[in-house]
Amino acid sequence: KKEVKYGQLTELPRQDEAMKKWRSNRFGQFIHWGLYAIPGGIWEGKTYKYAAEFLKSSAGISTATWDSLQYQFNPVKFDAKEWAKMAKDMGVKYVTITTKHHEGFCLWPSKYTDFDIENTPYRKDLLGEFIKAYNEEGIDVSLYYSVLDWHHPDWRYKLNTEEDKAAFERLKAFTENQLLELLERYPTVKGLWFDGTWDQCWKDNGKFSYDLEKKLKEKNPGLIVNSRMRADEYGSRHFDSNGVLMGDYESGYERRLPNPWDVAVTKNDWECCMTIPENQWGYHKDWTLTHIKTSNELIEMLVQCTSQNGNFLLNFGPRGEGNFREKEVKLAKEIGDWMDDNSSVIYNCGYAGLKKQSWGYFTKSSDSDDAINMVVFNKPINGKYRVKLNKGSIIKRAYLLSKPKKSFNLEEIANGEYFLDDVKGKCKDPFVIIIELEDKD
Ligand SMILES: C[C@@H]1N[C@@H](C#Cc2ccccc2)[C@H](O)[C@@H]1O
Repeated sequence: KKEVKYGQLTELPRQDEAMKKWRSNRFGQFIHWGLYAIPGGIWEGKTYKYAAEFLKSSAGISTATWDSLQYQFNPVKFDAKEWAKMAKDMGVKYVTITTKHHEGFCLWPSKYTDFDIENTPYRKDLLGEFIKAYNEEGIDVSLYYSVLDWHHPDWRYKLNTEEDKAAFERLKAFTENQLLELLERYPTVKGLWFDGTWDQCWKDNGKFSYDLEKKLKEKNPGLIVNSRMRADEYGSRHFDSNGVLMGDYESGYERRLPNPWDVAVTKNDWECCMTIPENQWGYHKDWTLTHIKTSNELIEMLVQCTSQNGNFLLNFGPRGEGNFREKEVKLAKEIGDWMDDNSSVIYNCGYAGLKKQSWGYFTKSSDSDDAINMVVFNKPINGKYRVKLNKGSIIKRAYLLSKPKKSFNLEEIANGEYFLDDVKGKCKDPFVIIIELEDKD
């Protein structure tokens, strides 16, 4: 084991109220919004298939040209209350919005740069309006912040020379100033979601990231930061050089999920962030380029995350003018309709401690030990749902969440193992079976 002085700051899993709330939230909305939403993946008539928020690099656009987009940013259709209502109806309990993505443009009026919302035709404190509207809907707000900053003259990927090091010291100070500014301006913020920390410059500054996490948590007690913020003094990221998780939850699942039968992942808090197209975080004008996930695909990812003690952060990329594409609005509605009937198997739920079965996923509420949820995505062709409980557990009754009066027939196959006879007819949406257990004592 190495001696790690600048690794984990807080013993995990955190059991304070702020983290318990984060954990019980389970379902969040990610929003990627910046200057990249104006060109939307198309530049001088050419469509670039790569992620639209990377268009500056995909199309080889100079910083001066890209930065001039600032003078076109005027989201006349932005209605923070409307966005927050859509999120509420979709069933999210938290939202994470890009305050500054890799391009360096800030959605809030920052004292530390003119490359911000104040110097656009919009002028107003867009981020402040957003936070107020979401908080009024009872939705917790977390802020995404990219350390990587293509605009800032002191950004360096590697620190090879003394000049590089001097420049990056200025970038570190700028970063710390902006983060403290965000927490000062927006005290209701619950978390910081760091990104753009994969380069050598950051890996060489593990102690800085440790001290920064400490300072930010002193400024905002209860603040929750993702593992992506951190490196230790040896350059190990997310997990320190001894494999100990840093930050407050593991944030490596970007556009991917763990294997559904992976039990080890349930030991830590973690979050999967997911795009609706294959790989577009910012608004792209052309959604015919790749597969667009259906609401049932996205609901299954949300349920799988919950079943393995993870959160699911689903991304939306609004247009430069401030409204969402129709397909995103439709998906939000479809997911919200499902959540209206089934959110009890998501909120405040997690790993049930049972072996994954082929019909779907188990979840269990943190508040009860005598009920287990089965969320079905694959109806078994033999019409029987296999349920393998912990030894000694006995099923008192099993029924559809939607039809609680109609019990399933039970067939005990072995100690704690049952088949439930299917009672549900044809169905096109995932559905929930509740298992009530006999009291053990
Ligand atoms: C949360 C996501 N992280 C960002 C990225 C990236 C990235 C960078 C290099 C190689 C592959 C992916 C995306 O732009 C989005 O913000």
